[in-house]
Amino acid sequence: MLRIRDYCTKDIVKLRSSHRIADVLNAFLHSRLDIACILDDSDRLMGIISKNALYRALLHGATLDTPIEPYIRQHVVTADADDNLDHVRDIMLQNQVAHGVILDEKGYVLGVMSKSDIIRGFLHEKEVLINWLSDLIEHLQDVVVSINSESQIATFNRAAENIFGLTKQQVTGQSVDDWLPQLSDGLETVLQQQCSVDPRRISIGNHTVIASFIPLSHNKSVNGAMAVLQDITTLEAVAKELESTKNLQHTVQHALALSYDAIIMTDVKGFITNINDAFLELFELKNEALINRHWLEVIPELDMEAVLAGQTIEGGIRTIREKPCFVIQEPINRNGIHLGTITKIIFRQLDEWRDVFRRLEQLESEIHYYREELQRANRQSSAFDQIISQNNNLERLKEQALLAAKSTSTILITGESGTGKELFAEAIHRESKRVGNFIQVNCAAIPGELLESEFFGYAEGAFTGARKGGKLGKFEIADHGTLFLDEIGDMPLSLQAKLLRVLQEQTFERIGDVKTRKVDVRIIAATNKNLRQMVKEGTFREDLYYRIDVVNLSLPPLRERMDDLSLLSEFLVKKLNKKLNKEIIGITTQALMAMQEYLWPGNVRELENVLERTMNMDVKQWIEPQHLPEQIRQRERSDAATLPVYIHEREDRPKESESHSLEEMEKHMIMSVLEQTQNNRTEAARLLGISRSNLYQKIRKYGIKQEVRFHMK
Ligand SMILES: Nc1ncnc2c1ncn2[C@@H]1O[C@H](COP(=O)(O)OP(=O)(O)OP(=O)(O)O)[C@@H](O)[C@H]1O
Repeated sequence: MLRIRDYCTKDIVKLRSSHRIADVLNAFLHSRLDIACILDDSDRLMGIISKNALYRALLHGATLDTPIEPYIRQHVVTADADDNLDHVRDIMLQNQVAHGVILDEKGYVLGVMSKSDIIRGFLHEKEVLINWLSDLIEHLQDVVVSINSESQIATFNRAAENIFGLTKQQVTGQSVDDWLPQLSDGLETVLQQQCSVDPRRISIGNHTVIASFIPLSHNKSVNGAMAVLQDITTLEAVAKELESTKNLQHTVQHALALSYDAIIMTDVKGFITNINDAFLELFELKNEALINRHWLEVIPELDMEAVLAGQTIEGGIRTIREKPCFVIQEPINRNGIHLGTITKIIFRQLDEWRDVFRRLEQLESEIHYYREELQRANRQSSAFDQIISQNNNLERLKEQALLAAKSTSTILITGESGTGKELFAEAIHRESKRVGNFIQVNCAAIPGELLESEFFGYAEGAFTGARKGGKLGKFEIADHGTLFLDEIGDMPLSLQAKLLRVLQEQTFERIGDVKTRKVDVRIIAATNKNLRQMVKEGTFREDLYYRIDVVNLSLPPLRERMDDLSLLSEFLVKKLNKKLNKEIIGITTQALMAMQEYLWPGNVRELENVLERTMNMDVKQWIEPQHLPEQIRQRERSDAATLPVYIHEREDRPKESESHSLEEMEKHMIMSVLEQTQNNRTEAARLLGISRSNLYQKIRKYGIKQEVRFHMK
């Protein structure tokens, strides 16, 4: 703003009312001013006296000595030093005076403002404005070009120099047609039509501009034209980029919508940027303005701290809304800058994928099976392949059994309960290629009074209640086949004699029948008792013993062939997987170590039962120590000092005291299982991994019955 203080004349004449005309004239002589300010005693403005007033006084008879007081004009136009030029000009015009006195902020005279001061002020103001304008035009981002009425270039700012590649000096005063043909049409149209024309899009080199053409007028007549060009090259590029970003965003949205998997994207601070329908479905959310909300607020259960910190989290199975989900979380980076996160949750096809993998595993195991079958066929497989072993002793027994199978000799298989006696007997029968059946009789399980009829059958009407048409005995059923006499040590002496006769003569009579029948039966007997000892004690016929002990296969207990444990376990887990419809991969080393330390009194049957029980528990893929029964886990926990019995047991034949402690242990175990099963012996035998008859024997042997009853009171 132009203030009056900057333009007023400060070198003024100041006098007192006591001065004479001569003093004033004298002062006027030394100043170019036409008025003098008269101040009072306190230097405040009292009035003014003008040259004209003095002339008039002298003409009317005043002399040079006349005091000036009567000629002082007291009504003076004043203005404040900070008033602007326009204001002071208006006051002077209103009051029709040629001068105004300018007072400072305290009311003292600062100067005098004459008409010429005002003109000077306005001229200066005009000059300032023109400079501002040209600076503005010069530094505008937009291109400004103007021509005069002769179409010569008058204005050409810096932006114009840049875009046209010309300098101001080159083009000023030159014809616009010659130098700037791109603008000449627009500018000349304005000159002709004396008004603006519609903005138009023009290309200048690599640039695209929007050009506005406006008339420049003076005194209401157009005497020039101006073009203002706005460079939109970058804007166009940005618009294009924006368009492609929009398309990309649209494509992303489309892809997300098509995805079967739940997807959520966030920015670097965890605010949601994208979310698909599958995600909403999984989290049971409604799509109500989730975008731009923070994940913690919307889905706190989906932990995103780690991925927001830049970590990739892959393949975690989590349960989300009670559904098992496979979660992959990845940070989104560009040129090393972390932009946000993307989380993908596979939840819909998980079961299908699992089925595919399961099927794959099944196929693999089938291939494995057929490969083994093929190998077995190539190796001239035998029924003994079902007897799993890598133990030298057992392998030798298998070879002996295979040889024995080819003959008709009677075979005696001895070994503890669960060592595989029946398995051997069956394999021998199959390898013997005998055309008849494999018939098994458990001598311990049949009540004494029924034994004879079971073996030899009876004729019709043989006794009261006898079946019509009689009954076939096991010998007849096993004709041309094999009769497996399990637990032969439990056969009463009376029957032993009859059996001996059949073995010797291959003939017998049904009970109540006179007809002698001939049969061709191969006998395999098995026992876990010491028959030789029984012979000594007179509880087993010596002649029968020698008759059946032609080929003797003595099966070692499992604890004496622990090298078979892992192979057997692997085989049994596979077998049980099929039976129980499970997919357990195997047994961990720790669990196997614990199992290695256990005595396995029930041998392979116990091992099979333990595994079956374990696999029925909440085992996922691997059998681990904690899944094993307490008695086996105890072994895992115990240190070497607590295991001498077992270690000695494995290395040597048990000494008297050790076998005693083994028996104690066995007794204790049977008692605790009976208690656990509330005296249910079938279940107890199953848990112990021994046959029922074996359990009965042991109960008798240890006199457990009473103790358990007593204990249970
Ligand atoms: N070497 C082995 N390979 C595979 N399975 C075996 C082996 N030994 C035993 N088994 C399995 O262990 C279980 C018990 O075997 P088996 O019935 O032949 O024993 P056992 O000696 O006849 O027993 P018991 O005297 O109590 O009648 C069966 O399921 C059998 O298939």
